This record gives sequence, C-alpha cells and structure tokens, in this order.
Amino acid sequence: MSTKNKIDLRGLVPAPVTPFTRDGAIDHAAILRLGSWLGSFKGVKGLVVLGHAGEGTFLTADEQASVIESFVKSTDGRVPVIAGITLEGTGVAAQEAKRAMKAGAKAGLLYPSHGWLRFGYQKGAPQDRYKAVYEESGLPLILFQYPDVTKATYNLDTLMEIAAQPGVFAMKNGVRNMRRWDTEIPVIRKANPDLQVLTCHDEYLLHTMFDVDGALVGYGNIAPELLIALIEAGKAQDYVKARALHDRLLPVTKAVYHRGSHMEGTVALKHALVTRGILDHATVRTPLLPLQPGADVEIAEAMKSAGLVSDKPAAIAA
Ligand SMILES: N[C@@H](CC=O)C(=O)O
Repeated sequence: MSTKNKIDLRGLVPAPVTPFTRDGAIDHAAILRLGSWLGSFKGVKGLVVLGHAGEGTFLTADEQASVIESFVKSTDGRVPVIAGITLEGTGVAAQEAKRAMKAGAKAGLLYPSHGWLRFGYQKGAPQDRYKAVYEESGLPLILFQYPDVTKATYNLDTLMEIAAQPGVFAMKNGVRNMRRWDTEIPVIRKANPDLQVLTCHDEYLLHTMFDVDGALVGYGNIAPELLIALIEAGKAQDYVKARALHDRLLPVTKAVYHRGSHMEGTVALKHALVTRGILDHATVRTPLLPLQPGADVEIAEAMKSAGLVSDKPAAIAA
C-alpha cells in the first residue's frame, strides 16, 4: 500500500538538535522544551530527529530510541516524529527503522550507505536499499538526495525510481547544484504529483523556496517563525517578501551556516538555541568540537539583529 499522502510535511520540518547535559548525557528535559516549543508553531509539520543536526550517529541504539520517545512526548504525539535511519548495511538499517517505529517514529529519513560517499555505488543499489528497508520495517520513508559533489548523490533516473516506490512519500533534496535543481525538480514532480518535495539548502534557501512543499532543515530549530513565513512567501511566489525575509535572516545564516563546514552549523544551532532561551549551553559530542572563542557572541548578535532573541519574539514583516 502506498504511503503517499499519509503524512503531511508541507510546511516547516525542523531537524532538532539533540540537547546534552554538561556531562554529555542526553538531556530529556531540554528535549521536551525544544520539542514543545517547535511544535507550538502552526506551520511546523514534523520533527526529523537523529539527523546530522541531531548528532544521531553519535548515539547508542538505546539513546536513539529514548530521543525519539522524548520528542514524541514533547508534543503529546501531535507532531509526527521522523527518525534519521543511517546504518550502512541494508539489513541493519531495516532493524534501525524497526526500532525507530517501536519508539514512536512515524517515518524515516533514509540516508545513503556511508561508504558510497567515497566509493560510489552499484547501479540499482539505492533503489534496493529504499525498497528493502520499507518492506522489512513498514516505516514510510523520505528520499534523501545528497549534494552533487558527493559520490552518494542520485542521478535523475535513480531519483525517479525511488520516488515512485510505494514506501517513499517525500524527498529531502540537498543537491546544491542549481542546474540540476531547476531541471530535475519539475520532472520528478510531474511524474510523482503526490511526492512531497522539501528543500534542505540551509545555507542558501531562497532559490529553492519557489519549487517546494516545505523545508526540512536544521535551521528550523532556531528561526521557525521566519522560515514558516519564507515557505509561505515561496508558495505564494512572492519574491519580494521572500527576499526581505532572506535578507533579515542573512546575518544568522552567515553566523550559523557560512562557517567552515556544515558540521559547525550543528554547534552553532545550539548556541542560537541558548539565545532563544531553549537551551542553557551548547554541549556537543565529538567528533564535533566547540566553536572558536567569541562565536557564541557573534551568533547572539546575529540572532538579535534578526529579531530572534527570546525576550523579543520575532515580528513577521508584512
Ligand atoms: N541540511 C543538510 C544537513 C542535513 O541533514 C543537508 O543538506 O543534508
């Protein structure tokens, strides 16, 4: 049976960070704070936990299940929780999907097998991975398109075959090649009108906003109200409004996502959540490292300039 149209992610789908206590354990009280705050925004349609922003691969299997359970609890199950499914082998990824489902996940974001990043993959292997994980676990899946510069990116034929599978209901597209974006998204949409297309180009969202049903982004942790407005402006094809929101967010985008690498973005998200009063500190797990001294102040200033500090809720410009 097709999973298409079962879960509606047409809006903002933040990928929450996983808060830790100062001594490195999972901070479930902070998860409840973060999840209930994000879930309080009408345009937030789902929470994708245990992704890159959630440091999902740095957690044990038991910790992963407990994070899913706490995020489900944070909105009393009202907002669907989707889990990152990241293990390399198809069989173990299917087991991971089953554990996620048992913990309360309503869907999975299936990552490419990690080794493909370096070596590439055999023709048909990505299609087989999506089919097998869905058939073995029953967990509805989001297709995850990696950047064109990696060997784990999927060409258009591969995307089309995965998108047409009954277990796949949405695509998170992070191709970061605008020639491919502009030519492939219309083709995929035409063949799969029910597939939900979500951008994940955190560091430059504007261009992708006019072609999508929503955004599945770590950025959603820290500026949900402005990103919801940006998605709405994109859907209305209102470039002037979208551009104004983009410009307002630009200092935050630079402070969080234009650092050395996307990995630092995760640490920066935690600092930004401190400025919003949701987290008390920005503890991360290695291999993530703290940002350089002063980065917290830069991030706080950027958040303030965008009107996103906790004592001054952001007003959405008309
Ligand atoms: N936004 C990033 C990181 C998320 O998983 C991406 O493009 O993949």
